Amino acid sequence: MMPDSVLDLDAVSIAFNGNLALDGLSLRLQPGEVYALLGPNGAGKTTTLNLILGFLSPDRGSITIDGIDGVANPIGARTRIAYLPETVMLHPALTAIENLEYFALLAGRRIDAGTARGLLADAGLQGEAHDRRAAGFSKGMRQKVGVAIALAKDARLLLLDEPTSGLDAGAANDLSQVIRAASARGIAVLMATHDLFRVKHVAHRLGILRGGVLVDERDAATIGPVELEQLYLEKLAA
Ligand SMILES: Nc1ncnc2c1ncn2[C@@H]1O[C@H](COP(=O)(O)OP(=O)(O)OP(=O)(O)O)[C@@H](O)[C@H]1O
Repeated sequence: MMPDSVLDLDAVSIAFNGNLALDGLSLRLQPGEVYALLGPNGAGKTTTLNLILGFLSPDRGSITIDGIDGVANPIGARTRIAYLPETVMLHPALTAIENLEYFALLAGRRIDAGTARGLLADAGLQGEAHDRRAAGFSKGMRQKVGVAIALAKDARLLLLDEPTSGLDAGAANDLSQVIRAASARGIAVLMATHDLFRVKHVAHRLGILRGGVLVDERDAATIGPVELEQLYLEKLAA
């Protein structure tokens, strides 16, 4: 493993009932790197996230998170990870500030209200929403609180599952800004998604997973619109 990589999957394989869901997946993310893991249904994206989170154990290969062996020490490794599921669950009766204080505390960090406000602002949540109950929050607002929680727990790796599904254009743009902010703070970001065209603007690298194999990997900055369309038609469209 390179000494400074935040995530290092090396030749990871896992089978369910004799069927390989991942076949020799290797993936390495540096601090601040934003990686979009793309693939059609059943490609193995969620399985990859569950392996990184330590909810599954690989049959072969190694998983290292910020220098910690994720297979031998999943709980230790998880302290370095923040996970944003498709729907970020917040306590509906608590305000944004209170949710942040609460979830930070669960992660072992006690933060005061001033720090909480600063983190919510860094995550892009408007000041007027800080003291509102989370019950009425949109998906985009929930994600911002989720990112603030990641910043509060000083996560080195942010995992996002289908982050753009169900977001309108404005909220998707907000999410891109939030991801850039996390990246600028040195947090590595791994997103599992179908949404090639939206994530292209925010990711540094694009990886295409099919049938548990990483079949293509591109540098997002160098890929033009025609190539992008081709990639979609050849590798992602069913
Ligand atoms: N717990 C499990 N038991 C049995 N098979 C599983 C399990 N989890 C995943 N699989 C299988 O592993 C393969 C990869 O599934 P996975 O959910 O990782 O794909 P995905 O890329 O996340 O798909 P989607 O975009 O639909 O979420 C599929 O064939 C799936 O049926």
